[in-house]
Amino acid sequence: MFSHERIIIRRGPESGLPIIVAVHSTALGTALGGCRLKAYPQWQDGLADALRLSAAMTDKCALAGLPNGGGKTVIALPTGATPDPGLRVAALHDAGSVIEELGGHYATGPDVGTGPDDMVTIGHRTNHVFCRPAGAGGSGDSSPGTAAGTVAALRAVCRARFGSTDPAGRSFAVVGLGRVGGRVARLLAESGAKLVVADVDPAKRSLADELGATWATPEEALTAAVDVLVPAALGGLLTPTSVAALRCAAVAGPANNQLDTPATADLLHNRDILWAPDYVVSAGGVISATAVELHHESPQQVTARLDAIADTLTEVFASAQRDGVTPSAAATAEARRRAG
Ligand SMILES: NC(=O)c1ccc[n+]([C@@H]2O[C@H](COP(=O)([O-])OP(=O)(O)OC[C@H]3O[C@@H](n4cnc5c(N)ncnc54)[C@H](O)[C@@H]3O)[C@@H](O)[C@H]2O)c1
Repeated sequence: MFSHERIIIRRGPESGLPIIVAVHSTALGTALGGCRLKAYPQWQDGLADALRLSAAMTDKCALAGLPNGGGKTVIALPTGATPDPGLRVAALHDAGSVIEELGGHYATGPDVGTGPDDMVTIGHRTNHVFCRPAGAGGSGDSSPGTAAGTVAALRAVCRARFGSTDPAGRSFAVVGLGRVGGRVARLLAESGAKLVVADVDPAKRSLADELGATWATPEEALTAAVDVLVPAALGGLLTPTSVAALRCAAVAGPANNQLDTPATADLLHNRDILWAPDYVVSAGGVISATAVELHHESPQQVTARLDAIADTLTEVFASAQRDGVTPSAAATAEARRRAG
C-alpha cells in the first residue's frame, strides 16, 4: 500500500545526481531521517531505500515517544563512483535545497555515507538539519545516547526474561565494540555483568582486557551460552542458520536491521528467545541527536526519554504475550497506533 505523504525526486542542479527525499509521515510532527549517500546499481534502488527507510523512521520515532514522523534523503551515486570533494559538496547542497523547499516538514541528519561535518554543508542551504558537530552548534556524536538507550532496553529485557532489571551477575555477549558497543560493554561491566565480547578488529581486545571480559571471535560470541546476546556491529546477524545455533535467552542490541527477513522474528519466538526490536533499542541516537537542536530539551528531559525506551519495551513485551504475537509484530502495531 502506498502510504508516503510526499516524495521529491530531482536531478540536482549543482551535482547532476539523483536527489530523493521521501516524507513518509508528519502525523506526529516534522519527519526525521538521515541523508544517505550511497552507490546503487540503478537510481530506482535508491528510491526503494528511501521509501523503506522513511517508513521505518515513522515507526522508530513513534515508539521513541518523539513528536516526529519519518523521512529519508538518498543521494544515489552510480555504482563504483566515489564523489570528489567538489561533487560531494554540490550533492549535499542539492539535498539541502530540496529539504529547504519542504519548509520544515522534514529535517535530516547523518546516515550511511554522511557524517556530522556533512550536516554543516547541508546547513548552507537549510536550517532543517541536526547532528552537526558540537563545535558547529550541534549535538555531536549520538553514540553515547544510543548506548544509554541500549542499556535501558537491556534492563527491560532482563526484567521480562529474568524478573529483575539488574544486570549484575547476568551474562552478556556483545558483538561489536565500536562507538556504541564499546560504551554498552563498559556500562554493563560497571553494573557487575559478566561479559563475552567480540570484534573483527583485534585492536578492540584491549578494551576486553580492561573490562575483565572474555574475548571471543564474532562466531563464538554469537553462539555463546549467555543470558543476552547484544548485536552491536552490522545488520543481518539473525538468520535461520544463526538463530538455530543461538544459546542465549534473549537478543537485544543497537545494530540496525538485525533480522535478515521479518520471518526470522517468528523463528526466535518459536525457540523462546526474546528479541527486542532493534528500532526500539537503538532509538537513543535519534532521541539525543534531536533533543538539543530540534526540541531544545534539558538534559533531564533527554534522560527521561532515554529511560522511557525501557517502558516502551516493557509494554511491547506485555502486549506480545497477551496477544500471542512476536515482539516485532507488537512493536509495529504500537507504532501504527501512535502514528495514526
Ligand atoms: N552510532 C549511533 O548513534 C547508532 C544509532 C542507531 C543505531 N546504530 C547502529 O549500531 C551499530 C553500531 O554502530 P556504531 O556507531 O557503534 O558503529 P562503529 O562503526 O563505531 O562500530 C562497529 C564495530 O563493529 C565491528 N564489526 C564490524 N563487523 C563486525 C563483525 N562481523 N563482527 C564483529 N564486529 C564487527 C567494527 O570493527 C566496529 O568496531 C550499527 O549497526 C549502527 O547502524 C548506531
